[in-house]
Amino acid sequence: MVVASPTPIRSEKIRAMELPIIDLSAERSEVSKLIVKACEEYGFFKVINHGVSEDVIAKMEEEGFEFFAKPTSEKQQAGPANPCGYGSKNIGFNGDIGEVEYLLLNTDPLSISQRSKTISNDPTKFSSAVTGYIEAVRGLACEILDLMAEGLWVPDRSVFSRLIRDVDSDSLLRLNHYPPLKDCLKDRDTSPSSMHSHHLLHHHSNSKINNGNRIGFGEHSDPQILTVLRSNDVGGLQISPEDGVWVPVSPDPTAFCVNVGDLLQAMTNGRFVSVKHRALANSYKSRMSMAYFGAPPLHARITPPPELVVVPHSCSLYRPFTWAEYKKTALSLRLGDSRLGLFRVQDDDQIAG
Ligand SMILES: C=C1C[C@]23C[C@@]1(O)CC[C@H]2[C@@]12CC[C@H](O)[C@@](C)(C(=O)O1)[C@H]2[C@@H]3C(=O)O
Ligand SMILES: O=C(O)CCC(=O)C(=O)O
Ligand SMILES: [Fe+2]
Repeated sequence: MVVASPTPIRSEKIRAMELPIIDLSAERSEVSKLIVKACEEYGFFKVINHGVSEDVIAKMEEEGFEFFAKPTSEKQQAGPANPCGYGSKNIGFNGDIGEVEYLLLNTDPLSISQRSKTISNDPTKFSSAVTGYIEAVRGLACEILDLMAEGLWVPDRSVFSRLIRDVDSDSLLRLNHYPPLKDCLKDRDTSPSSMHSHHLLHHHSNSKINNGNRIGFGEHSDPQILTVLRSNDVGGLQISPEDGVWVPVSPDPTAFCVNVGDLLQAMTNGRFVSVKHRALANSYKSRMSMAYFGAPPLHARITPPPELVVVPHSCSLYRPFTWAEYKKTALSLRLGDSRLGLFRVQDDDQIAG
């Protein structure tokens, strides 16, 4: 049997490298410096000793696996994802597909309790696991954003965290389930006229199985401020520090993987980088990731604090915009499209003042 190997897709390079691992229980000023360095160099880092309780994580993970184990017809009752709800294979509205099924939820408690009725047979238990998890990861995200402001010497230490603490914050929680290959083959047409499984494994050459790699969630950057992601012990996440180069991120269920979103790149005037990443599906094992996307209220105006408009960029690199405007642009584009560039001030405009 041919199995998914880490063979790079043609013209891609796989580079071995470990992401910075930051111990949040270390000395505060040291931690803030390490976070700033990681955000400038990679846009990604892992945090350990993060203070989110194992019990809160375990409850959320259990609810996620319980939901994804349901028969398709039951899961579809929580769909379609428009953009929130249950989705399978289709990502967004513009034709992106991947070997993934997911639940996308707004983080406000009222919307969670309403949604949970279509998601779980015990909606109260589901709601309580989700709200408990969101509260804990939002707290972690705020702490990290405060450490970033400190490390950047921005006097208003809550300048970033305030946006996701706001009651009107447009933050999301996404549970992604990447089924193993055998489950995907089971779901396909098994009639005699259809292809046999072994034939499929050898010769499938569309975007889903490419040199042994099945793309679960295609290349993209996250549009929001900050993403806090946790997965089970099955790998798949890869980051792309430069075009055509992919760095696999080793799974660690006790850590959170944190990444800079497009808005934080804009609010740090390009000092922090929102880096493209993707997730591959594993051949044998189910991968489940849980991503918290910290976002501001829709009307929030995105501009860098004045302390960050300094050399080498003494003008704002991006024109001011609202999250509503940016989100609308993101939703109108394909997953892999670069959107922040559309908001960049032209060099001539900067010279003109
Ligand atoms: C194809 C798309 C899916 C996405 C909205 C978009 O038009 C482009 C950005 C995508 C993304 C990536 C990160 C998050 O998973 C997400 C929820 C987000 O905010 O932006 C998804 C969007 C989605 O799945 O609706
Ligand atoms: O599943 C993963 O590890 C990555 C998911 C992701 O990038 C996303 O949901 O935006
Ligand atoms: Fe992402």
